[in-house]
Amino acid sequence: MNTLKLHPALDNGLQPAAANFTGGTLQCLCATDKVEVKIDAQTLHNHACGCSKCWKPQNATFAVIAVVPRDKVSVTAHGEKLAIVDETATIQRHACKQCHAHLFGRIENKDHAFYGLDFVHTELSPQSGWAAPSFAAFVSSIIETGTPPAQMKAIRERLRSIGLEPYDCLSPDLMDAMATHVAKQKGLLPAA
Ligand SMILES: N[C@@H](CCC(=O)N[C@@H](CS)C(=O)NCC(=O)O)C(=O)O
Ligand SMILES: [Zn+2]
Ligand SMILES: [Zn+2]
Repeated sequence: MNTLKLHPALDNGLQPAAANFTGGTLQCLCATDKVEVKIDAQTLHNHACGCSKCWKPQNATFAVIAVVPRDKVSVTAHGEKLAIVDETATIQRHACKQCHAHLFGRIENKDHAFYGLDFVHTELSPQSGWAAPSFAAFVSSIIETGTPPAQMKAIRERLRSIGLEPYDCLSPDLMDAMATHVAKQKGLLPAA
């Protein structure tokens, strides 16, 4: 019996993606006048994130977050309730001012490797069929929000047991993609 609580979408078994899934809506947690965001695509790179900046539901240790092209994301209701959490952050997280859920995170720096992709939490969607998480990022960062270091071994084992390889930054594939982007900008690799 494992009582470690990671996140509701991880603790109760990963839900597989539906074939040919083409998107859905996200809704904030307000009881009324919910902010609604439409996503016209399946997500990519869904993962658990242990960093202190990504939104997580109450009592969760990790966030679960994926990316989607920014042109597939549109605010369809109550956009007046959205505000950017930290204008200086690389990822500008647009959150509901009332319930504090993050509806989407956007990179405005055109030179960033992930420019053009928005970050979304599909647990805020009433639809099922979204892509399942496939790795855990920024795992050591959970210590910064209060997880005792002595629990880290058990947490990494638990992540592996549900099929999520733990990394202390992003996955090797994504770290390589970021570094490749930098090398191209420096002219050390051919562009595109
Ligand atoms: N240890 C830091 C890590 C923060 C961090 O670098 N988060 C990653 C993953 S979301 C990132 O890319 N952040 C960019 C940003 O927050 O704008 C923390 O927990 O706050
Ligand atoms: Zn709200
Ligand atoms: Zn994060």
